[in-house]
Amino acid sequence: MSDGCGYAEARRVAIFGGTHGNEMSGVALVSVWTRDDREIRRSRVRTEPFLCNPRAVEKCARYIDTDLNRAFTPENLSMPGGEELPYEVRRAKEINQIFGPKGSPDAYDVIFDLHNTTSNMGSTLILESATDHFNLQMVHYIKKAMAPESCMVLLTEHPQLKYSTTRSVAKHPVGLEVGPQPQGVLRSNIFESMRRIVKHALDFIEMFNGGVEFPACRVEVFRVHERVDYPRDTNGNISAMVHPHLQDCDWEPLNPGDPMFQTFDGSTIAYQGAGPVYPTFINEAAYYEKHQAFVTTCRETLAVSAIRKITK
Ligand SMILES: CC(=O)N[C@@H](CC(=O)O)C(=O)O
Ligand SMILES: [Zn+2]
Repeated sequence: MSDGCGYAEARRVAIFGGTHGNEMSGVALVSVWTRDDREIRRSRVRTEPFLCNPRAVEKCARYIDTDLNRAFTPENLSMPGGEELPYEVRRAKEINQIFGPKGSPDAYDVIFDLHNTTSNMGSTLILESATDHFNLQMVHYIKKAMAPESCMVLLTEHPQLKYSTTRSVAKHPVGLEVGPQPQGVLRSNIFESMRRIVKHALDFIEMFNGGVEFPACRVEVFRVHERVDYPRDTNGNISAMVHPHLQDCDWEPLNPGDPMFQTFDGSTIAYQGAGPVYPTFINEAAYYEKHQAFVTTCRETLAVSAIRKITK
């Protein structure tokens, strides 16, 4: 194709829920679709719902031994052995066998991995590559279909901060992060937003497989810039909270001098960066253990190539 990119049909798609066992929308949707998959069926693509971490779901915990969504490293996936490994490492190897192998031609085409956040992020699509024009066209389609409801795009491509996700076994990995929703809780509005995004995503794949060409476009993304930890005392304990002016303000610009943290005695710690950044995952419950109060991002507009399916 001279003026764009050709991609193979996306014939095998999986929808992952319960990568984190206490993020209930994905757990509930996968269980609904496992009982009756008519809603996610399309004529030109096979879509399978899959529960990634059943033991964590049973306990309603993020994980049993270690975070599954960090476990898909080349070291873990190539490691021999069994019973003595942490549960999630064993599970990662199984998932890689079923849906991968990661990086191989046999891997699934698309994996949607359903997550919830305690942060006020709204609906967010998470992409791992700025050069995957199939995924960029898909998120462009979803954003338009979701309007006027917003759907943000977080790009996690970063030399140090990228992590080895469950969905990364697919050729086209897509994370869905919808919040705010407390851990272990189902909220109908969050559940329904997630369900709508999956519907639009599958409609896009069906159209693509049917031969629809998607013209060049532009898409606004927020690229991960820096992790910011809570202020800590000499014992390593947190000594301040997210400032009320920042709390719930995911995706809004944070300018130099803006309040960022509030100490327990009431004083303000301001942001000292060079220019505006866009914080997200603000005060995410699961990130206290990761020493992350929020992540800053930079807003970018990506030029997306036209795409159409390769016909052999
Ligand atoms: C709150 C949460 O679990 N967020 C996900 C984000 C992602 O899937 O990229 C994670 O840290 O694994
Ligand atoms: Zn999660």
